[in-house]
Amino acid sequence: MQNLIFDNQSIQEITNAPVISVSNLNHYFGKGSLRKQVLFNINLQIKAGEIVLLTGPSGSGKTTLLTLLGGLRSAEEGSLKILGQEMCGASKQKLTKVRRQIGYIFQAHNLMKFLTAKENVRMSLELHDEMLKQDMDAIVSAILEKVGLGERINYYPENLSGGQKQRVAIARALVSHPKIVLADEPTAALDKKSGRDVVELMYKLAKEEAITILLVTHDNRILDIADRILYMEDGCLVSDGIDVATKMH
Ligand SMILES: Nc1ncnc2c1ncn2[C@@H]1O[C@H](COP(=O)(O)OP(=O)(O)OP(=O)(O)O)[C@@H](O)[C@H]1O
Repeated sequence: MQNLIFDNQSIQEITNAPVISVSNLNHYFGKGSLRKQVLFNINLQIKAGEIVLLTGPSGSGKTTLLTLLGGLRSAEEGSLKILGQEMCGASKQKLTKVRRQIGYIFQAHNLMKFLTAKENVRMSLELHDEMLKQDMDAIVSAILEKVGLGERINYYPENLSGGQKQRVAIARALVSHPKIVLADEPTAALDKKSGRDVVELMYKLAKEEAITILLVTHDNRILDIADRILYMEDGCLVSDGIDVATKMH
C-alpha cells in the first residue's frame, strides 16, 4: 500500500512537472568591453497546456527570452530546463533534439514561396524521422483541413491572404504534435479580424492537444486568450500574472 501511494505521487509529480523551468537566468550579448547584459535573473515555470503571453516595451528582452526558451540560442548563466533537459551550456546536438519537440510561428510566416501550402507543411514533417513511415500526405491534408484551408492545400503563398499564410504557418508548427509552440508576434502583420481568427485557432488547437503556447505580442486585442501574462521591462520579468493588461494602455 505504501508503495502504491508513492507511485501515485510520482505519477502526479510527472504530470505536473513544468514544461519549462527557468531559474536565475542571465543573458549577455557582445564580447569584451561591448558585452551587455540583456536578461537579468529570470525565474519562471510554465506548465503543460498553459497559454502564456509575453509582453513589454520594445527592447525589454522578450524575443531574447523566447529564443532561449525555444532552444534557438544557448543559455549561458543560470538554469533553463526545457522538457526536463538542462539547456545551460547544452551542446548543439542537445539543442537540436529539444527543438524537434517545439513548433515555431513567426511574425512573417516564413513560408517557402516556391512550395505550395501542402509542401510547406510536409517539409516540416519530413524533419521528423519517425514520421517517414506514415502517410505524410494524409497527415498534412488533415491538418490543413483543420486550420480551414482544405480547399487551398495546393495554393502557393502568393495566392493566399495574410491570415491564410499564418494558418499554414500554424499547421506547419503543429503537424508534428510538438509539446511546446513558440510564437513571436504572430498577429503583427494581420488586420484585426484575421489576427483574432489566428489566435483563436491557436487557442483551440492548443487546448485540444494540451500544447504549451508561449507568445510574444504587442497586440492588446489578443490578451484575453492568455492563461497567464508575463510583463518584461529592461531585461527583467517584472510581473507574472493576468492583471498586467492595465499596464499596456
Ligand atoms: N544579436 C544581438 N546582439 C546584440 N544585442 C542584441 C541582439 N539582439 C538583441 N539585442 C539587444 O537586447 C535587448 C533586448 O532585445 P529583444 O529583441 O530581446 O527585445 P524585445 O523586447 O523583443 O524588443 P521588440 O519588442 O522591439 O522586438 C535590446 O537592447 C537589443 O538591442
